Amino acid sequence: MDSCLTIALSKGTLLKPTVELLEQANLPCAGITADSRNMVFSFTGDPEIRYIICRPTDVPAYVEHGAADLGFVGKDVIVEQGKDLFEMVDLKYGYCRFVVAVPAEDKDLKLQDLNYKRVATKFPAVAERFFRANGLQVEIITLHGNIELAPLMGLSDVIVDIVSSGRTLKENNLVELVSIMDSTTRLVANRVSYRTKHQEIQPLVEKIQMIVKGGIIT
Ligand SMILES: Nc1ncnc2c1ncn2[C@@H]1O[C@H](COP(=O)(O)OP(=O)(O)OP(=O)(O)O)[C@@H](O)[C@H]1O
Ligand SMILES: O=P(O)(O)OC[C@H]1O[C@H](OP(=O)(O)OP(=O)(O)O)[C@H](O)[C@@H]1O
Repeated sequence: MDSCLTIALSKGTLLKPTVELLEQANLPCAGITADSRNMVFSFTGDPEIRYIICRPTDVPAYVEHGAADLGFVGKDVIVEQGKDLFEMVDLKYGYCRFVVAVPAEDKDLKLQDLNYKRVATKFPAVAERFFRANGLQVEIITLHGNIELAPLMGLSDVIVDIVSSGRTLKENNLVELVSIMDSTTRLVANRVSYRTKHQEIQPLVEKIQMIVKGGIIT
């Protein structure tokens, strides 16, 4: 019986560069586009490849529980969730970074001035860890998007969010105070699949490593 590899892809920003990478690795992925409503794409072969299209924040759950053998997901999501995944390759694309940002009029504040402030974020674990590591006590307000709105409306004094071009901060009159960490997309594996499907997974990982090292993907 031929084996099957299930691969979880993040929809949204990361989908296109991920499909480009898979194409370069000669994996079948015809028809996987951002505007498709289809969530499962299967391709016969040895191994049979089945892709599932998930919200980026759901990829770790599919992989940790073995519903997918492999996943493509941002380091930002991995560090926030802390799930038990085998992180195999830094794919280098999907760059962004976690920052602490404040309204422009507060641009001269020092990190220590943020003690007891209210912090809005989609990444409560990252924010909590960062402030605790710096000896600061803050109130974390968890939101699910449009984080930049919180200080504009007086909901928070500070935000912790991901930034790539910096355009969203600028357009909302916010400035970066501190950069917490960088993030890029990672190829992750379910720990059991990595052992039981090693023969199928390892050549794929090696091909992807070669492509990334060759600088073909940016
Ligand atoms: N400027 C950016 N903004 C958001 N995500 C970015 C950015 N740059 C790179 N990324 C990567 O893309 C991932 C999220 O992509 P995107 O925001 O398109 O997802 P989404 O489909 O909107 O997800 P969701 O609906 O779950 O919020 C992040 O986890 C991160 O790894
Ligand atoms: O620095 P930039 O290139 O402007 O990108 C940063 C923006 O992108 C992300 O939001 P996203 O598009 O994921 O939407 P969200 O606010 O709903 O999470 C992030 O939360 C910022 O708002």
